[in-house]
Amino acid sequence: MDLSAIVADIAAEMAEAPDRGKPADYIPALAGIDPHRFGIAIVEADGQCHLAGDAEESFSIQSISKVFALTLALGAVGDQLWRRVGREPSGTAFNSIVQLETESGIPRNPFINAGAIVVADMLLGGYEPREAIGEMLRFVRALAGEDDIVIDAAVAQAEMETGHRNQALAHYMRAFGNLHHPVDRVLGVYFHFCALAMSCRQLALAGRYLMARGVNPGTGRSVVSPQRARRINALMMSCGHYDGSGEFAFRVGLPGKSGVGGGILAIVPGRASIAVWSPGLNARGNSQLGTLALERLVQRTGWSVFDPQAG
Ligand SMILES: NC(=O)CC[C@H](N)C(=O)O
Repeated sequence: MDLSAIVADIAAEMAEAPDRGKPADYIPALAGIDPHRFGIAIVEADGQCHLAGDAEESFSIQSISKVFALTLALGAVGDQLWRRVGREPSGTAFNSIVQLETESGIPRNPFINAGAIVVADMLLGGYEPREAIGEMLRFVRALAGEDDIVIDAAVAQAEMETGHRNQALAHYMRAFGNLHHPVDRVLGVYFHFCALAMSCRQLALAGRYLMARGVNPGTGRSVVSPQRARRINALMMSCGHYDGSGEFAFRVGLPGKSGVGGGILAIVPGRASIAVWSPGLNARGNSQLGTLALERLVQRTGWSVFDPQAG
């Protein structure tokens, strides 16, 4: 299988795609991004890397950071985390507030905004926001093995000024006692995580531990136990695309996590870590062409967690 030719073909097909979705405009700093951008990066278990399109261009990873935040928080507080955040798909939009009322301020899962805000509260622990943010940056740099990954302060600032729904979610959960720190401090941490800027290549590198039973192949060190890596993948499959998670599992059949910046991280356990990026979103806030590209990739490779022998 010539993966380099496959990614090149997919990038060429995506360049011609007529329906590119619409970039998120509720975060002003993201609204102006050119919908013609498309990048794809695959890092295989043996370290081979295949890039096409705008794979080296940095974009705002947004909710994909929720995977890295969950990983860090599980390391910090362990399975107690699940007392404050659930593990069920929400079936609602990423920024929905409706379930919080009947479910006593416990978010359905760590990959919707409410859940990730609780995770940010846990990572804040007894630290200053800048320390928690610095820890995340160091973590992601170590996962990718690249020191030039940064947080886009302008994107974080824009969300601090306009993120009224996230403020509402945070205050609502604080009223239930499920946020332990002041809302502005927690959201400062959450928005800076979302504002991590990475290329497809860097993101695919950062995701390697999820294809490699919790070990970062770049360093040979364990990031999480094999069981935790499996569970994070399970949550990505069931919850990583919000109310589009079922559709993503049906079309792509891999654990995946999307962000409103138009990126998707997808994992083929034992085989590959994949990142795609195209800023136009579908109605559920997931990358329109990113999803299509992954669908074409799995058709050509046979990759699926539901048929590990194929491909
Ligand atoms: N789906 C997303 O990527 C959402 C993240 C975004 N920063 C928000 O809080 O609204």
